[in-house]
Amino acid sequence: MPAPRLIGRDLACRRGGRLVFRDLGLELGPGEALVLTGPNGAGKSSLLRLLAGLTPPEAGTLTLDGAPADRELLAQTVALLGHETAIKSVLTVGEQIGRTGCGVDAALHAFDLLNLRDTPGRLLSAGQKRRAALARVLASNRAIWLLDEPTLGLDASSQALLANAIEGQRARGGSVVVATHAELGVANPRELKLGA
Ligand SMILES: Nc1ncnc2c1ncn2[C@@H]1O[C@H](COP(=O)(O)OP(=O)(O)OP(=O)(O)O)[C@@H](O)[C@H]1O
Repeated sequence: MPAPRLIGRDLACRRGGRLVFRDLGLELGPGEALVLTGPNGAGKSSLLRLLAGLTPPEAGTLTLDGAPADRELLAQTVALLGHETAIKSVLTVGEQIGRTGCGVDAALHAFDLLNLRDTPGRLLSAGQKRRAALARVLASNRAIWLLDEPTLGLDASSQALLANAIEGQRARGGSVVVATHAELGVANPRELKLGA
């Protein structure tokens, strides 16, 4: 699954009437990890939403292997984990992961969730919910992962599972963009500083 090369040029983003960033460029090829850093409000989440096709850029271009990255193409290519995990309270962990893709057992195993497969979302702790949301991203088999503060609520061993999953995605030729204030423990990430 080599990920298409994602290229953004001269991107600008407006939210709530305010220009959050402008003249932003980025490039992400197969197997690469890009870490978005910067202070609160710098626009990391806004950039992830833009890359997911949820917010159109105010200016600039976004392409995937040279093709315009419209909302539809992005929807087929990326998996987004937002601040909110969007774990449903009535569905079991297995059901919510199984809904989005294949490789459910592998995804449950990767985030140490096999023993929680039949547990409904409402009974999960915050960290367990985040692990379930990450397992859903893994099971989606999307070429590009967009992760917003994925380590929130994760203990040390779960953070190690996340690092492994990110490295697995890269080894398969996928790519990953992560907005974080934490150290991820992945090899040779590229860094894009916002608000600098
Ligand atoms: N739904 C929204 N409507 C209007 N403005 C918004 C909305 N969400 C965020 N903003 C504004 O966009 C700017 C960038 O916010 P964003 O969440 O992208 O920053 P961030 O770098 O991810 O911050 P943090 O580190 O706190 O998560 C902020 O000024 C924020 O107030």
